[in-house]
Amino acid sequence: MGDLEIDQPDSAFIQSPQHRPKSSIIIPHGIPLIDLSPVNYQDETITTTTASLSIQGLVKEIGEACKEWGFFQVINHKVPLDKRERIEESARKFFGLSLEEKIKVRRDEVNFLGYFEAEHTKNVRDWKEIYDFNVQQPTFIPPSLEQDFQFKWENRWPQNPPEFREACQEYAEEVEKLAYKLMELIAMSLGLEPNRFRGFFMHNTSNIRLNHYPPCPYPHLALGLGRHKDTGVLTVLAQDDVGGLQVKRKSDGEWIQVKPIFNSFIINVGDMIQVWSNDGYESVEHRVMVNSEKDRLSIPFFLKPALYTDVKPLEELTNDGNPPKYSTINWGKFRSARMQSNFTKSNVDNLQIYDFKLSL
Ligand SMILES: O=C(O)CCC(=O)C(=O)O
Ligand SMILES: [Fe+2]
Repeated sequence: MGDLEIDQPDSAFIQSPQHRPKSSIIIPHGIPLIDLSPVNYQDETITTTTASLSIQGLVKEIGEACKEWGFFQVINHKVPLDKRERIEESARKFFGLSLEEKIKVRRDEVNFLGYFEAEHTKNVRDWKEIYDFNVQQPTFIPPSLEQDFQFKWENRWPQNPPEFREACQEYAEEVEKLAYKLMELIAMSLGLEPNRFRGFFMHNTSNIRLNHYPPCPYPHLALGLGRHKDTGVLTVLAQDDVGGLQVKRKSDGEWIQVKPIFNSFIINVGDMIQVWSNDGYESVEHRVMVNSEKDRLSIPFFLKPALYTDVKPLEELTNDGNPPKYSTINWGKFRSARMQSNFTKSNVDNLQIYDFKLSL
């Protein structure tokens, strides 16, 4: 990252004392590990009538993980390892280029996609550099939102490494399939039809981010990524073998390290599932520690609905005894408001689903 290789702490990166990572290693029970072997990708969708006993067991495990942790890890997911290795290798080559080269595809105020090295989370700079691309191009911007949505969403592909674009697109295709399968299982775990969520993604705004966390000379003061919740629907994250992701345990608020497992994915519930499920499944805070010796690479896929989607608690999951806890959130307007505040460092927090909470 060039300008980050400094010995004196730059105050922009310093977390306030209560948010600094503890130096002690916490290794209690981690997030659940779930084996997806029972899932058959040949079926277009799992049907409730044909769901085998093993699928039913899986659905139960996923439901419990979503409720207790908001996070779980999956193995035997059928995303081809070679596709994953190819995007990881391309990402490493890209981040290894000079800053001058990388900023040729830098994010700006109009188009948020591409390279960025100065992201702030809750007003503290993250010790990382990123590259973002959208999975579906062109992004469908409905006429009703053209006024609000003053952004362009066009992927900016770097010239180097030459295989970068293809590696990204091929990986996106595979990981997207996994995300939809997981949404079927999550729907079933909520007692819904497996394809209940499918319609929200025809014109999806899903994106993939490449996160590169360089070694940091003061890992006790800074974070690779500050505490946050993912705003989308579901996140499917590939992390390398370095580790550093921590999840806030719901039972006691303790930060729990997620152990890297070869060829696994970390799955977490985003804010939109929280709203659809009327707080049945909550989006959980997480953050990333850095270390002083090793680089770390992580690749989240963020499943996100179409811009015109109105997200509100699902009728099937609410009743007189459990009335809707949120008013309608238009995803396009929500995104647009958050993107506006994202670029500038401001003293107010981003718009949150909490702002749509109804007082019951
Ligand atoms: O790097 C990680 O492990 C987590 C990344 C993450 O939480 C994010 O990009 O939203
Ligand atoms: Fe995240």
